[in-house]
Amino acid sequence: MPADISSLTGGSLLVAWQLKDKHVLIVGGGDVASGRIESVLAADARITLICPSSGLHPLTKRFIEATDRITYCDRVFAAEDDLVGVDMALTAIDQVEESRRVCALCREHKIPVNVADIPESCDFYFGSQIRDGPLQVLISTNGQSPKLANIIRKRVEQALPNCAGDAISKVGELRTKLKERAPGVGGELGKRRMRWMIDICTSWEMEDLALMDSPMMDRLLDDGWEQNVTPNPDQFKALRGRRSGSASHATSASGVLLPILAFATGVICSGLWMSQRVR
Ligand SMILES: C[C@@]1(CC(=O)O)C2=NC(=C\c3[nH]c(c(CCC(=O)O)c3CC(=O)O)Cc3[nH]c(c(CC(=O)O)c3CCC(=O)O)/C=C3\N/C(=C\2)[C@@H](CCC(=O)O)[C@]3(C)CC(=O)O)/[C@H]1CCC(=O)O
Ligand SMILES: NC(=O)c1ccc[n+]([C@@H]2O[C@H](COP(=O)([O-])OP(=O)(O)OC[C@H]3O[C@@H](n4cnc5c(N)ncnc54)[C@H](O)[C@@H]3O)[C@@H](O)[C@H]2O)c1
Repeated sequence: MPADISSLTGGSLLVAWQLKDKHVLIVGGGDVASGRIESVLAADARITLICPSSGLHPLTKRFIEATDRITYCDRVFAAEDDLVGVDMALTAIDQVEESRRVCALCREHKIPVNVADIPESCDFYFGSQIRDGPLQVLISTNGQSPKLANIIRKRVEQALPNCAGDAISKVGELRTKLKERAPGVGGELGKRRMRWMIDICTSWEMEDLALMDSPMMDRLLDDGWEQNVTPNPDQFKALRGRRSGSASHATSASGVLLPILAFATGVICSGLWMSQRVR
Protein backbone atom coordinates (compact mmCIF):
# COMPACT_ATOMS: atom_id res chain seq x y z
CA MET A 1 0.00 0.00 0.00
CA PRO A 2 1.45 3.42 -0.91
CA ALA A 3 2.12 5.85 1.96
CA ASP A 4 -0.21 8.39 0.37
CA ILE A 5 -3.52 6.79 -0.61
CA SER A 6 -4.60 9.97 -2.38
CA SER A 7 -1.96 9.14 -5.05
CA LEU A 8 -4.13 6.14 -6.06
CA THR A 9 -5.91 7.97 -8.86
CA GLY A 10 -5.62 9.01 -12.50
CA GLY A 11 -4.92 5.51 -13.88
CA SER A 12 -6.89 2.72 -15.46
CA LEU A 13 -7.40 -0.90 -14.45
CA LEU A 14 -4.78 -3.12 -16.06
CA VAL A 15 -6.20 -6.60 -16.56
CA ALA A 16 -5.74 -9.50 -18.97
CA TRP A 17 -9.27 -9.82 -20.34
CA GLN A 18 -10.18 -13.44 -21.18
CA LEU A 19 -11.89 -13.39 -24.58
CA LYS A 20 -11.61 -17.03 -25.62
CA ASP A 21 -14.64 -17.95 -27.80
CA LYS A 22 -16.28 -14.58 -27.08
CA HIS A 23 -17.77 -12.55 -29.93
CA VAL A 24 -16.06 -9.29 -30.87
CA LEU A 25 -17.54 -6.82 -33.36
CA ILE A 26 -15.07 -4.66 -35.29
CA VAL A 27 -16.47 -1.74 -37.27
CA GLY A 28 -14.04 -0.47 -39.91
CA GLY A 29 -11.30 -2.33 -41.79
CA GLY A 30 -8.50 0.21 -42.17
CA ASP A 31 -5.03 0.52 -40.65
CA VAL A 32 -6.16 0.72 -37.01
CA ALA A 33 -8.71 -2.09 -37.44
CA SER A 34 -6.01 -4.43 -38.79
CA GLY A 35 -4.11 -4.02 -35.49
CA ARG A 36 -7.29 -4.69 -33.51
CA ILE A 37 -7.89 -7.89 -35.49
CA GLU A 38 -4.40 -9.16 -34.61
CA SER A 39 -4.91 -8.46 -30.89
CA VAL A 40 -8.35 -10.08 -30.80
CA LEU A 41 -7.21 -13.19 -32.70
CA ALA A 42 -4.33 -13.58 -30.23
CA ALA A 43 -7.00 -13.75 -27.50
CA ASP A 44 -8.84 -16.64 -29.26
CA ALA A 45 -12.07 -14.71 -29.83
CA ARG A 46 -14.43 -14.81 -32.83
CA ILE A 47 -14.73 -11.65 -34.91
CA THR A 48 -17.48 -10.11 -36.99
CA LEU A 49 -15.97 -7.42 -39.19
CA ILE A 50 -18.21 -4.81 -40.78
CA CYS A 51 -16.61 -2.65 -43.47
CA PRO A 52 -17.15 -1.94 -47.19
CA SER A 53 -14.56 -3.88 -49.22
CA SER A 54 -13.41 -0.61 -50.84
CA GLY A 55 -12.05 0.49 -47.43
CA LEU A 56 -10.15 -2.68 -46.46
CA HIS A 57 -6.47 -2.30 -45.58
CA PRO A 58 -4.26 -4.96 -47.31
CA LEU A 59 -3.45 -6.49 -43.89
CA THR A 60 -7.15 -6.70 -43.02
CA LYS A 61 -7.80 -8.47 -46.33
CA ARG A 62 -5.07 -10.99 -45.51
CA PHE A 63 -6.57 -11.72 -42.11
CA ILE A 64 -10.03 -12.26 -43.66
CA GLU A 65 -8.58 -14.66 -46.21
CA ALA A 66 -6.38 -16.51 -43.73
CA THR A 67 -8.84 -17.47 -40.99
CA ASP A 68 -12.40 -18.66 -40.58
CA ARG A 69 -12.55 -17.00 -37.17
CA ILE A 70 -13.56 -13.77 -38.94
CA THR A 71 -17.07 -13.35 -40.30
CA TYR A 72 -16.81 -10.58 -42.84
CA CYS A 73 -19.74 -8.26 -43.82
CA ASP A 74 -19.07 -6.11 -46.88
CA ARG A 75 -21.16 -3.06 -45.87
CA VAL A 76 -21.32 -0.15 -43.44
CA PHE A 77 -22.55 -0.56 -39.85
CA ALA A 78 -26.37 -0.55 -39.92
CA ALA A 79 -28.17 -0.58 -36.58
CA GLU A 80 -28.59 -2.39 -33.27
CA ASP A 81 -29.20 -5.70 -35.05
CA ASP A 82 -25.45 -5.67 -35.65
CA LEU A 83 -24.93 -5.83 -31.89
CA VAL A 84 -26.88 -9.01 -31.21
CA GLY A 85 -24.73 -11.53 -29.30
CA VAL A 86 -21.75 -9.17 -29.20
CA ASP A 87 -19.54 -9.31 -26.08
CA MET A 88 -17.21 -6.44 -27.03
CA ALA A 89 -17.24 -3.79 -29.76
CA LEU A 90 -14.33 -1.94 -31.38
CA THR A 91 -14.84 0.88 -33.84
CA ALA A 92 -12.02 2.16 -36.03
CA ILE A 93 -13.70 4.35 -38.63
CA ASP A 94 -13.00 7.78 -40.04
CA GLN A 95 -16.55 9.14 -39.53
CA VAL A 96 -16.70 10.67 -36.08
CA GLU A 97 -20.51 11.08 -35.93
CA GLU A 98 -20.95 7.46 -36.94
CA SER A 99 -18.43 6.47 -34.23
CA ARG A 100 -20.57 8.33 -31.67
CA ARG A 101 -23.73 6.55 -32.88
CA VAL A 102 -22.16 3.07 -32.62
CA CYS A 103 -20.82 3.98 -29.19
CA ALA A 104 -24.24 5.19 -27.94
CA LEU A 105 -25.88 1.94 -29.12
CA CYS A 106 -23.21 -0.13 -27.33
CA ARG A 107 -23.84 1.82 -24.11
CA GLU A 108 -27.59 1.16 -24.44
CA HIS A 109 -26.87 -2.56 -24.74
CA LYS A 110 -24.17 -2.53 -22.04
CA ILE A 111 -21.51 -3.75 -24.46
CA PRO A 112 -17.96 -2.62 -23.57
CA VAL A 113 -16.64 -0.50 -26.44
CA ASN A 114 -13.40 1.06 -27.70
CA VAL A 115 -13.79 3.99 -30.10
CA ALA A 116 -10.41 4.54 -31.81
CA ASP A 117 -10.96 8.20 -32.63
CA ILE A 118 -12.69 9.36 -29.40
CA PRO A 119 -10.80 8.50 -26.17
CA GLU A 120 -13.61 9.93 -23.98
CA SER A 121 -15.98 7.33 -25.48
CA CYS A 122 -13.75 4.36 -24.69
CA ASP A 123 -14.53 1.88 -21.90
CA PHE A 124 -10.92 0.70 -22.27
CA TYR A 125 -7.83 1.68 -24.26
CA PHE A 126 -5.46 -0.48 -26.22
CA GLY A 127 -1.76 -0.29 -25.40
CA SER A 128 1.56 -1.02 -26.99
CA GLN A 129 2.08 -4.78 -26.71
CA ILE A 130 4.90 -7.28 -26.34
CA ARG A 131 4.00 -10.93 -26.85
CA ASP A 132 6.34 -13.87 -26.39
CA GLY A 133 4.25 -17.04 -26.02
CA PRO A 134 2.33 -16.67 -22.77
CA LEU A 135 4.25 -13.51 -21.82
CA GLN A 136 2.22 -10.36 -22.49
CA VAL A 137 3.41 -6.86 -21.65
CA LEU A 138 1.18 -3.86 -22.20
CA ILE A 139 2.56 -0.34 -22.10
CA SER A 140 -0.08 2.28 -21.52
CA THR A 141 0.26 6.03 -21.19
CA ASN A 142 -3.44 6.19 -20.30
CA GLY A 143 -4.23 8.15 -23.46
CA GLN A 144 -1.49 10.77 -23.01
CA SER A 145 1.00 9.72 -25.70
CA PRO A 146 0.52 6.58 -27.83
CA LYS A 147 3.78 7.26 -29.68
CA LEU A 148 5.74 7.34 -26.42
CA ALA A 149 4.04 4.06 -25.46
CA ASN A 150 5.42 2.62 -28.72
CA ILE A 151 8.94 3.94 -27.99
CA ILE A 152 8.96 2.68 -24.38
CA ARG A 153 7.71 -0.73 -25.56
CA LYS A 154 10.75 -1.09 -27.82
CA ARG A 155 13.07 -0.35 -24.89
CA VAL A 156 11.32 -2.86 -22.63
CA GLU A 157 11.46 -5.43 -25.42
CA GLN A 158 15.25 -5.05 -25.61
CA ALA A 159 15.59 -5.46 -21.85
CA LEU A 160 13.69 -8.77 -21.70
CA PRO A 161 15.62 -12.07 -21.80
CA ASN A 162 15.06 -14.04 -25.02
CA CYS A 163 14.04 -17.12 -23.09
CA ALA A 164 11.31 -15.45 -20.98
CA GLY A 165 8.37 -16.86 -22.98
CA ASP A 166 9.85 -20.38 -23.03
CA ALA A 167 10.63 -20.24 -19.30
CA ILE A 168 7.02 -19.25 -18.55
CA SER A 169 5.63 -22.06 -20.73
CA LYS A 170 7.83 -24.63 -18.97
CA VAL A 171 6.90 -23.36 -15.50
CA GLY A 172 3.26 -23.54 -16.61
CA GLU A 173 3.74 -27.23 -17.48
CA LEU A 174 5.50 -27.88 -14.17
CA ARG A 175 2.65 -26.19 -12.25
CA THR A 176 0.10 -28.35 -14.07
CA LYS A 177 2.03 -31.52 -13.19
CA LEU A 178 2.35 -30.37 -9.58
CA LYS A 179 -1.39 -29.71 -9.33
CA GLU A 180 -2.05 -33.20 -10.68
CA ARG A 181 0.10 -34.66 -7.87
CA ALA A 182 -1.26 -32.33 -5.22
CA PRO A 183 -4.79 -31.37 -6.32
CA GLY A 184 -7.28 -29.11 -4.57
CA VAL A 185 -7.82 -25.46 -3.83
CA GLY A 186 -6.48 -23.59 -0.79
CA GLY A 187 -5.71 -25.16 2.60
CA GLU A 188 -2.28 -26.27 3.88
CA LEU A 189 -1.55 -28.18 0.68
CA GLY A 190 -2.25 -25.07 -1.40
CA LYS A 191 0.14 -23.04 0.77
CA ARG A 192 2.87 -25.67 0.46
CA ARG A 193 2.34 -25.86 -3.32
CA MET A 194 2.63 -22.08 -3.70
CA ARG A 195 5.74 -21.93 -1.45
CA TRP A 196 7.41 -24.66 -3.52
CA MET A 197 6.65 -22.94 -6.83
CA ILE A 198 7.90 -19.59 -5.49
CA ASP A 199 11.16 -21.21 -4.32
CA ILE A 200 11.71 -22.94 -7.68
CA CYS A 201 11.05 -19.75 -9.65
CA THR A 202 13.41 -17.72 -7.47
CA SER A 203 16.25 -20.23 -7.17
CA TRP A 204 16.35 -21.24 -10.87
CA GLU A 205 17.58 -18.92 -13.64
CA MET A 206 15.07 -18.35 -16.44
CA GLU A 207 17.56 -19.96 -18.86
CA ASP A 208 17.51 -23.17 -16.75
CA LEU A 209 13.73 -23.16 -16.46
CA ALA A 210 13.44 -22.73 -20.25
CA LEU A 211 15.55 -25.89 -20.76
CA MET A 212 13.32 -28.19 -18.66
CA ASP A 213 11.65 -31.05 -20.51
CA SER A 214 8.84 -33.27 -19.34
CA PRO A 215 10.96 -36.14 -17.87
CA MET A 216 13.11 -33.57 -16.05
CA MET A 217 9.99 -31.98 -14.55
CA ASP A 218 8.85 -35.40 -13.31
CA ARG A 219 12.25 -35.97 -11.70
CA LEU A 220 12.20 -32.50 -10.14
CA LEU A 221 8.82 -33.31 -8.62
CA ASP A 222 10.10 -36.72 -7.40
CA ASP A 223 13.30 -35.36 -5.87
CA GLY A 224 11.97 -31.93 -4.90
CA TRP A 225 8.27 -31.79 -4.15
CA GLU A 226 7.94 -35.37 -2.84
CA GLN A 227 11.00 -34.91 -0.56
CA ASN A 228 9.79 -31.45 0.54
CA VAL A 229 12.91 -29.68 -0.77
CA THR A 230 13.55 -27.15 -3.53
CA PRO A 231 16.85 -28.04 -5.13
CA ASN A 232 18.46 -25.37 -7.31
CA PRO A 233 19.71 -26.58 -10.73
CA ASP A 234 23.17 -27.53 -9.36
CA GLN A 235 21.76 -29.41 -6.37
CA PHE A 236 19.26 -31.11 -8.68
CA LYS A 237 22.04 -32.30 -11.01
CA ALA A 238 24.11 -33.49 -8.02
CA LEU A 239 21.12 -35.36 -6.57
CA ARG A 240 20.53 -37.07 -9.89
CA GLY A 241 24.24 -37.81 -10.23
CA ARG A 242 24.24 -39.50 -6.82
CA ARG A 243 21.13 -41.53 -7.71
CA SER A 244 22.56 -42.74 -11.00
CA GLY A 245 25.90 -43.21 -9.19
CA SER A 246 24.34 -45.57 -6.66
CA ALA A 247 22.53 -47.33 -9.49
CA SER A 248 25.88 -47.90 -11.23
CA HIS A 249 27.38 -49.16 -7.94
CA ALA A 250 24.61 -51.71 -7.87
CA THR A 251 25.34 -52.63 -11.45
CA SER A 252 29.06 -52.97 -10.83
CA ALA A 253 28.44 -54.99 -7.64
CA SER A 254 26.24 -57.39 -9.53
CA GLY A 255 28.86 -57.37 -12.30
CA VAL A 256 31.39 -58.82 -9.82
CA LEU A 257 29.00 -61.09 -7.87
CA LEU A 258 27.45 -62.83 -10.86
CA PRO A 259 30.68 -64.40 -12.23
CA ILE A 260 31.65 -65.51 -8.68
CA LEU A 261 28.24 -67.11 -8.26
CA ALA A 262 28.50 -68.78 -11.68
CA PHE A 263 31.98 -70.06 -10.84
CA ALA A 264 30.86 -71.43 -7.48
CA THR A 265 27.87 -73.16 -9.09
CA GLY A 266 30.21 -74.66 -11.67
CA VAL A 267 32.56 -76.00 -8.98
CA ILE A 268 29.68 -77.56 -7.01
CA CYS A 269 28.16 -79.18 -10.11
CA SER A 270 31.44 -80.63 -11.33
CA GLY A 271 32.16 -81.88 -7.75
CA LEU A 272 28.79 -83.70 -7.72
CA TRP A 273 29.42 -85.16 -11.16
CA MET A 274 32.86 -86.42 -10.12
CA SER A 275 31.48 -88.01 -6.95
CA GLN A 276 28.80 -89.78 -9.06
CA ARG A 277 31.48 -91.20 -11.36
CA VAL A 278 33.66 -92.41 -8.46
CA ARG A 279 30.74 -94.42 -7.13
C1 LIG B 1 -0.56 2.10 -28.15
C2 LIG B 1 -1.45 1.98 -29.37
C3 LIG B 1 -2.09 0.62 -29.30
C4 LIG B 1 -2.99 0.28 -30.46
O1 LIG B 1 -3.67 1.14 -31.04
O2 LIG B 1 -3.01 -0.94 -30.74
C5 LIG B 1 -2.42 3.13 -29.33
N1 LIG B 1 -2.14 4.01 -30.30
C6 LIG B 1 -1.07 3.60 -31.02
C7 LIG B 1 -0.38 4.37 -31.96
C8 LIG B 1 -0.72 5.70 -32.38
N2 LIG B 1 -1.91 6.27 -32.26
C9 LIG B 1 -1.84 7.57 -32.77
C10 LIG B 1 -0.53 7.80 -33.26
C11 LIG B 1 -0.01 9.11 -33.88
C12 LIG B 1 0.90 9.84 -32.90
C13 LIG B 1 0.22 10.30 -31.63
O3 LIG B 1 -0.86 10.88 -31.68
O4 LIG B 1 0.83 10.06 -30.56
C14 LIG B 1 0.17 6.64 -32.97
C15 LIG B 1 1.63 6.36 -33.19
C16 LIG B 1 1.91 5.64 -34.48
O5 LIG B 1 1.01 5.44 -35.33
O6 LIG B 1 3.09 5.32 -34.66
C17 LIG B 1 -2.95 8.51 -32.89
C18 LIG B 1 -4.09 8.43 -31.99
N3 LIG B 1 -4.31 7.53 -30.97
C19 LIG B 1 -5.47 7.85 -30.35
C20 LIG B 1 -6.06 8.93 -31.03
C21 LIG B 1 -7.34 9.59 -30.65
C22 LIG B 1 -7.04 10.74 -29.71
O7 LIG B 1 -6.07 10.74 -28.95
O8 LIG B 1 -7.87 11.66 -29.73
C23 LIG B 1 -5.19 9.30 -32.07
C24 LIG B 1 -5.33 10.41 -33.08
C25 LIG B 1 -4.74 11.67 -32.49
C26 LIG B 1 -4.89 12.87 -33.39
O9 LIG B 1 -5.79 12.90 -34.20
O10 LIG B 1 -4.07 13.79 -33.21
C27 LIG B 1 -6.01 7.19 -29.21
C28 LIG B 1 -5.54 6.05 -28.58
N4 LIG B 1 -4.47 5.33 -29.00
C29 LIG B 1 -4.23 4.36 -28.11
C30 LIG B 1 -3.37 3.29 -28.34
C31 LIG B 1 -5.01 4.53 -26.87
C32 LIG B 1 -4.14 5.20 -25.81
C33 LIG B 1 -2.90 4.40 -25.51
C34 LIG B 1 -1.94 5.03 -24.58
O11 LIG B 1 -1.91 6.24 -24.41
O12 LIG B 1 -1.18 4.28 -23.97
C35 LIG B 1 -6.14 5.45 -27.35
C36 LIG B 1 -6.58 6.51 -26.35
C37 LIG B 1 -7.40 4.67 -27.67
C38 LIG B 1 -7.13 3.32 -28.29
O13 LIG B 1 -6.66 3.27 -29.42
O14 LIG B 1 -7.42 2.33 -27.62
C39 LIG B 1 -0.68 2.24 -30.70
C40 LIG B 1 0.83 2.01 -30.63
C41 LIG B 1 1.14 0.55 -30.84
C42 LIG B 1 2.58 0.30 -31.10
O15 LIG B 1 3.09 0.65 -32.16
O16 LIG B 1 3.21 -0.29 -30.25
N1 LIG C 1 -6.56 4.80 -31.66
C1 LIG C 1 -5.51 4.84 -32.41
O1 LIG C 1 -4.51 4.26 -32.11
C2 LIG C 1 -5.57 5.63 -33.68
C3 LIG C 1 -4.43 5.75 -34.43
C4 LIG C 1 -4.50 6.44 -35.62
C5 LIG C 1 -5.73 6.96 -36.03
N2 LIG C 1 -6.82 6.84 -35.23
C6 LIG C 1 -8.16 7.29 -35.65
O2 LIG C 1 -8.97 6.10 -35.84
C7 LIG C 1 -9.77 6.18 -37.02
C8 LIG C 1 -9.44 5.04 -37.98
O3 LIG C 1 -8.11 5.16 -38.41
P1 LIG C 1 -7.54 4.32 -39.65
O4 LIG C 1 -6.14 4.74 -39.84
O5 LIG C 1 -7.83 2.89 -39.49
O6 LIG C 1 -8.46 4.90 -40.83
P2 LIG C 1 -8.72 4.32 -42.27
O7 LIG C 1 -9.17 5.47 -43.12
O8 LIG C 1 -7.56 3.52 -42.71
O9 LIG C 1 -9.94 3.32 -42.06
C9 LIG C 1 -11.24 3.70 -41.82
C10 LIG C 1 -12.11 2.53 -42.15
O10 LIG C 1 -13.43 2.72 -41.71
C11 LIG C 1 -14.30 2.22 -42.71
N3 LIG C 1 -15.62 2.84 -42.48
C12 LIG C 1 -15.96 4.14 -42.55
N4 LIG C 1 -17.25 4.29 -42.19
C13 LIG C 1 -17.73 3.07 -41.87
C14 LIG C 1 -18.98 2.58 -41.41
N5 LIG C 1 -20.02 3.38 -41.19
N6 LIG C 1 -19.13 1.24 -41.20
C15 LIG C 1 -18.07 0.42 -41.40
N7 LIG C 1 -16.87 0.84 -41.82
C16 LIG C 1 -16.69 2.14 -42.06
C17 LIG C 1 -13.62 2.59 -44.01
O11 LIG C 1 -14.11 1.85 -45.09
C18 LIG C 1 -12.19 2.23 -43.63
O12 LIG C 1 -12.00 0.84 -43.78
C19 LIG C 1 -9.48 7.57 -37.59
O13 LIG C 1 -10.52 8.41 -37.16
C20 LIG C 1 -8.16 7.99 -36.99
O14 LIG C 1 -8.08 9.36 -36.78
C21 LIG C 1 -6.76 6.18 -34.08
